Amino acid sequence: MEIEESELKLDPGFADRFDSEDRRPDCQLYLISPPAITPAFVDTLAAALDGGPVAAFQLRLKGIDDHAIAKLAEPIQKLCADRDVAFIVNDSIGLAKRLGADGVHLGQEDGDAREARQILGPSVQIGVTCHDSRHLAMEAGEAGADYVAFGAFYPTTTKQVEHHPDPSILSWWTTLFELPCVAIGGITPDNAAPLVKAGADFLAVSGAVWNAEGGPAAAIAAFEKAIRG
Ligand SMILES: Cc1ncc(COP(=O)(O)OP(=O)(O)O)c(N)n1
Ligand SMILES: Cc1nc(C(=O)O)sc1CCOP(=O)(O)O
Ligand SMILES: [Mg+2]
Repeated sequence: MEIEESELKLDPGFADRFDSEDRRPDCQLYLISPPAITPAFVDTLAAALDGGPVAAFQLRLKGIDDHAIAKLAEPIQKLCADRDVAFIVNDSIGLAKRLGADGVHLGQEDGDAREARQILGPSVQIGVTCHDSRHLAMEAGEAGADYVAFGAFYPTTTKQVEHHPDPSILSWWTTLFELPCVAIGGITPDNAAPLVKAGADFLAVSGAVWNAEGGPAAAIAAFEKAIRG
């Protein structure tokens, strides 16, 4: 079913981000884990978070089962709570429920946002991958997502990607909807500016932080500088 832009009345979502004057908040950093980690990663993350503000952390581990992810997650989730960073689980509604995560990120093949809402309740943040599709984003909004994610904006070695939106999809979205949008894919401190300018509410980044020559904390500090202009 086609959705008309004018039909949508979306909740602001992603937890009270709009102030009393309805001003759109500044762009924030949404950190994504490396695809594989060891138990020592919690210390790496702690040091990284010292580099600057991070709004959310997504545990995105590939190639291991939910039980193994749950074991690795425990200290990381505690660290995130201590640092006031939203802890988001990738891919699995069931794991997000089991861990009591702050949110879940769902790709187009990972489950349905409506079902996630029923299972996880009203206060858990639900994000949905929308690639380069305005239609998918409006569908996700209608289904009750708390944010929509567009990408991949730049070449990335973290994941094989097929879709390459133009930054204008971010300005289109933010002009029409309050629901926050996330930009993802190959984002670095050096190429972030057009996405921030186009209105991204969050920059989701992985490789540019974990593989940074100067280390993760310096990379996060550099993102903060890029975001603030
Ligand atoms: C914030 C954010 N945006 C997009 C994705 C990608 O999700 P998906 O398409 O399900 O791909 P995988 O991450 O599961 O490989 C994401 N994880 N986070
Ligand atoms: C997990 C993911 N999803 C993408 C999408 O386009 O939906 S791009 C991507 C990889 C993000 O990592 P990096 O910052 O290292 O490119
Ligand atoms: Mg997924």
